[in-house]
Amino acid sequence: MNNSISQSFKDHPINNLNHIVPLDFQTVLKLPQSHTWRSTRTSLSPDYPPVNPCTKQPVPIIDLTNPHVTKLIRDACENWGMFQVTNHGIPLSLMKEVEGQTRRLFALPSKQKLLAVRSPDGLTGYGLPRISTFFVKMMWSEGFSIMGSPLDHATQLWPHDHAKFCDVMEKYQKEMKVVAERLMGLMLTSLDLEVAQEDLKWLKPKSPQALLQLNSYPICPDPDRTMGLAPHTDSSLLTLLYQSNTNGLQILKDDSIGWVPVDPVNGALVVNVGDLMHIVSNGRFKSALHRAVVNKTRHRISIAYFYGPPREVKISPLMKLIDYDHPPVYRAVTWKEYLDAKAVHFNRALEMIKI
Ligand SMILES: O=C(O)CCC(=O)C(=O)O
Ligand SMILES: [Fe+2]
Repeated sequence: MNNSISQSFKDHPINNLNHIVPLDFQTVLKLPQSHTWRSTRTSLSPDYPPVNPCTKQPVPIIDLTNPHVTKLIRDACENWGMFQVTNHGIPLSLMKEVEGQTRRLFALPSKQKLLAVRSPDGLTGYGLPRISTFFVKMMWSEGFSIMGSPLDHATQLWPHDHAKFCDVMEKYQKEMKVVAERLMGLMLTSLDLEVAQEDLKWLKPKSPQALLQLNSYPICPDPDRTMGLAPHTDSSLLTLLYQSNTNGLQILKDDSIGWVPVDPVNGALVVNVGDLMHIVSNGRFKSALHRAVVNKTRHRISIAYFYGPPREVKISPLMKLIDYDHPPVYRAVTWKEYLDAKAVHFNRALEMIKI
């Protein structure tokens, strides 16, 4: 059996092109019904609980050179499932270059972007967020997914002028891998684990699987009534998100607190605990529900790097966390098997693999 994550996309093709092909946002002057998530601001909406802009508790910001970094990370993973990191070693100039190339891509005319559209059973290329199939309404966003070299799709976008785009995207993925591995180590250490040899196999694997997702949230004529990216958890071990300098990301803290904005910090990366890390930690670390909203004046870009295990590795709660009082909560799954569950059950996928 082919255990690569792209196989999961082959096994669950998207049959409705409306769930792949984005709107031509540049020509739309009024929010169409297809993208209207709420009829009025006050009506019952899928937007419960409400945004809490004045929460006293922002998502933790952690300086990776802080001597107490391990404890800070543990607290953030247990209480939030999300934090921002500074001093992560990625030059701001590289982040700006990735942002620049991403803007260049999404500024192309819709007709040209569609030359690189994702195939119904494909994982990479241009298109709507894959979770679109789970919602009646369409999201106000478009994306471009990359695994390794983006050459094939980039050539379709720019037959003669794709070298810079490809170089920057490949360089960024290499740098992200280093940060992701470092954070994996810190997260496991923070669980009080002496990381054992058998864990190292997938802690620093030669061939991890990873996906780079460029997200674009165009300027919207009626941002309060639509959704950029609907609430979801990430299916990765962890995700590193660069959200440039425009607000839009929100995390659901607890039902009593509601949606909390994650304000951009210049040069910082947002770290999300993914569903697989939640499994590894036997439920101790949260995988946070988050979403992105849009705005009227600024075209927002974000760049997400989803880091996961090699294809053959089964992810399961770490043995050291299991004892009589703490039985394993989840059964072992490969990333592909988990994505299969997600493709069918979406936000209930974790429940489906509960023991
Ligand atoms: O754009 C954002 O801030 C969030 C993106 C995200 O959650 C994702 O790509 O999974
Ligand atoms: Fe996400």
